[in-house]
Amino acid sequence: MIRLVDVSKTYTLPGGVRVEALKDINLEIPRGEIFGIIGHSGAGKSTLIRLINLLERPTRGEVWVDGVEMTRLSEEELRRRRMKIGMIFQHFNLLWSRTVFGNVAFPLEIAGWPRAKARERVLELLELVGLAEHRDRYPSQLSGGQKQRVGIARALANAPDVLLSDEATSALDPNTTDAILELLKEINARFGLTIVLITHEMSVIEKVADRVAVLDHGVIQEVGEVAEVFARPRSPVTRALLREGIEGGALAAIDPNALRGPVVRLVFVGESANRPLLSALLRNFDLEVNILQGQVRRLKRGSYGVLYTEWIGREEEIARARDFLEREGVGVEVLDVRELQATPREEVNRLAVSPREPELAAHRSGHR
Ligand SMILES: Nc1ncnc2c1ncn2[C@@H]1O[C@H](COP(=O)(O)OP(=O)(O)OP(=O)(O)O)[C@@H](O)[C@H]1O
Repeated sequence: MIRLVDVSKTYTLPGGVRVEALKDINLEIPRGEIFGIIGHSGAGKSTLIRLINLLERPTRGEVWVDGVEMTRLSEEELRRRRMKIGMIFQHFNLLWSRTVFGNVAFPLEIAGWPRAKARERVLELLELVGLAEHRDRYPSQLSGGQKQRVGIARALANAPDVLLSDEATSALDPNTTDAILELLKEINARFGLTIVLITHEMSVIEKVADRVAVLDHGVIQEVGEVAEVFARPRSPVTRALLREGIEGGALAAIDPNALRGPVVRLVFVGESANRPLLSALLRNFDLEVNILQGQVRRLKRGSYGVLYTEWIGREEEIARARDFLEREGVGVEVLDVRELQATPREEVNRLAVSPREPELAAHRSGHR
């Protein structure tokens, strides 16, 4: 459905400074999937999502949507194609002088729908997003969640095949975020719409995504099924994002000074969650295993259990036990205790700030 082939994007700032926002991106997103792209600030997420509808043009590479190479389209063809790619934004981008009805009608007016048919379609969309009774209100009279519902209705007006979500819940409180994510899941299931969303929050990925790509410094660090990436994160940045996000609370509760052995993160998904593997571990290996923290988390597809344990024993025995659990399908990661001491916020800042950031920030202030 969506295919990026060797895509790179370099911005050139006034004065000739070049910023490589994306490097050799290869990505395939099948029809009907909810695909999440996560990364820290400056990773290249916005650039990547805006390449899909060509709001940004790639410096190199190909962007395919539904069998069409987007960069080869004429302006007129591109305008028509874009109608089939809806987009929602962090700050909603509504027209403040138009009512809810007027905002949702806007793309239909541009597409030249006859008035009566457009009216019918708008009412149907307002019903879908739960705003039928607010049709005559202005955006300033709505809550954040309601504004985003208007954004979603507007994005769906021309019955797109793809919905792009640019941090659509980042400005919302947790309950409203959940309601909007539920709505996105419902739309995906009902219309088979492909949804690509960018976020810096693992909790968003956890709740809605089928698959996820982790982006860092313009490079895809890993991509896979959400459960698989959470169980066996391969890149340091994925581990950092999990620690700062959904697993942060459990980790913060562990006192590193009270530890006698390494902390081992165990993740049970699918089959491995149903077998008594911990008792097998204790029976077969000369180890003392303390459970430090644990939680079961629901994903869009299924759930996963994560246990933080402390292992006390000889190094070879720890290595053998680790092999055993991995063979049984458990995600095993031996944590660096120093990592537990790093406060999430410091970590975010360390990873996000690049040496040229002040210069770029000044330049970027007008780019969106
Ligand atoms: N229009 C632009 N001109 C110059 N540089 C840009 C422009 N847009 C983005 N960049 C730079 O490209 C890199 C990637 O930015 P991008 O906005 O895609 O990242 P992001 O992951 O979406 O970050 P954030 O979450 O902060 O929005 C950054 O270094 C950024 O400063």
